[in-house]
Amino acid sequence: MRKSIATVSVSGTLTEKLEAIAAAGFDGVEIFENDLLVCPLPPEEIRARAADLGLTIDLYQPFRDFEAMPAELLERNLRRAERKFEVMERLGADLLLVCSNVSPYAIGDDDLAAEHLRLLAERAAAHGVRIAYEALAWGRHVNEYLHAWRIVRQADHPALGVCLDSFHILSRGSDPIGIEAVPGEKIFFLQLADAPRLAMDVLQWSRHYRCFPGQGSFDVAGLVRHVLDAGYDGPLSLEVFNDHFRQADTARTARDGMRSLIALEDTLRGFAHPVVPTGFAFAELADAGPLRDLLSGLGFAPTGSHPTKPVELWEQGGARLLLNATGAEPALIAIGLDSPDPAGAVKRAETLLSPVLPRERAPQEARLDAVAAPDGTEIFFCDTAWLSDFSPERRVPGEITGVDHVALTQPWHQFDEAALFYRSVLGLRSQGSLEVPDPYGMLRSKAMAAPGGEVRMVINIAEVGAGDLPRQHVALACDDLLTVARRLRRDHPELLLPIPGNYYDDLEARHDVDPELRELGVLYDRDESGGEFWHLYTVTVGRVFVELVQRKGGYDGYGAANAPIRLAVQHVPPGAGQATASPAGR
Ligand SMILES: O=C(O)c1ccc(O)c(O)c1
Ligand SMILES: [Mg+2]
Repeated sequence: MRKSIATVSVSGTLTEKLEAIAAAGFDGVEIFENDLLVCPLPPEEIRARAADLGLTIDLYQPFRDFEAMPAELLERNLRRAERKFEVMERLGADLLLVCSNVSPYAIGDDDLAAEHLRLLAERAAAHGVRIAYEALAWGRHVNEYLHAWRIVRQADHPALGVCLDSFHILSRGSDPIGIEAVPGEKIFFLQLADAPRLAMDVLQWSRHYRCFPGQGSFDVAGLVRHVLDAGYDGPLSLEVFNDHFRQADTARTARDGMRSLIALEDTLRGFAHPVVPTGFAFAELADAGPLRDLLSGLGFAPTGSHPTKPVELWEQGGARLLLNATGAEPALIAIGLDSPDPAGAVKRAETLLSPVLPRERAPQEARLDAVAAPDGTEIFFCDTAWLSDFSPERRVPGEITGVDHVALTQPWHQFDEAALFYRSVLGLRSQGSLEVPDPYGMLRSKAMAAPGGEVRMVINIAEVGAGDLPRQHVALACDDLLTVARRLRRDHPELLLPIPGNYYDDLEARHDVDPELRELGVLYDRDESGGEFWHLYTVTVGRVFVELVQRKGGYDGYGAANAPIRLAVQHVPPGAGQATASPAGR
């Protein structure tokens, strides 16, 4: 299907927007009036730019507060419309969006609304323009799509149809099944937006929190299915009002919008995600030295090294970490995911506009392809061949069974992009998001997991208190966390993040927990069905720290209740120098 996007959905000047939209592969645009008003170029020039870029102008919008007005305002509104038709002729646009009236002067009379819209359609037709009438969710008298359709049907003019907007329909909880009652040729336009569920005024929700399909919680694909079943064959057009998108990189947002439409089309075709990763093969850490102390302290040891790259394999029990000596600062730089079909996973990623990263490979080395996650972390799709490059010679016994999850920090304006990436490219499902208080701000966090929890990722927003560095962490799973904690407390107490006694006073008041947790600095959480979670944190080295976790009884979370404690302990005040702790005495 043809793909369009409203210029309001991305940041920049109108010409920057058009360039980025074309570069992302869209076929057309909706020109949002404000973008035109602030543009120094005359409409003819904009028309030519769009044409040069291969973009059609599919819609001009919005035209407000028109229908069902008192007679004296009607005349003025018709004159206003004439001026807009002239602009549209110069722009080469032939479809005008009229949104339902929000004016206090509007009259709640469908006959009058139909009569006025018919008049408008007649005038429009004389200019070769058609009118798409949209019910805003907060329209004064018309705020339901079926109400807009009844008025359009009554007006009965070939140049008048409806514009359906997934946000207005789904935000009100209207059933989209009714769309099938609207003849496809009377659906003049379809606008798509998703949104997170928020309990707030619908206008504020719409103007600030819309996002691309797949980034929020609406069933946008389900709605589109009804529109297609009704016989609509116009473009799928993204229309997103979002404060973050308005500030983010134009090209990136446009590309992200395209990714969301490609994923949406896959869903429409009933194309389930074919290659969901089945586990973590490894986590790769850049390290100039200090991470080795941390890992040795945790019981890891080197078991092999790469034949051509400065990368060592470190193992313990079932966990594999790679230490890459090229990094200046300890950081998490790559994740290897076990994939049932690495080539298929790569192909899928490329379809979703995540190209394979260039990588040097000696002839005898295993083929291993990676794509970049939105924060730059490399995601490798692995079968077992990668391990032979390291020719590990021994096993390192230990309690750690593998990587439980990886937590990455996104720049704040790439949070939605990351959610869509992990969902569409990796097939992970959202487990919900939350806000966690930090002593100097709020951290937004979203957990995503493969259906059986084999791969878990936590994405956080980078914006925390001044002086702090965005942190990443690798959480390692073990079957007997207390044993590991006892050994660490005895042999390497300097590696453990100290937890305030007040936390344990509260924990013991809430739960019957082993008093030893307090001695060991182990945190605890419990879910409603009795699932239990024990975890502890190491100090931060560079940008990374390690978490050790033990799950029991189907616990599916991440100890969110304890996150504020960790953040407070980790926080290094502004001006305290390097915003990291390092193992004592090193
Ligand atoms: O928020 C608005 O006013 C507005 C304008 C035009 C639209 O198509 C829309 O969905 C919302
Ligand atoms: Mg709309």
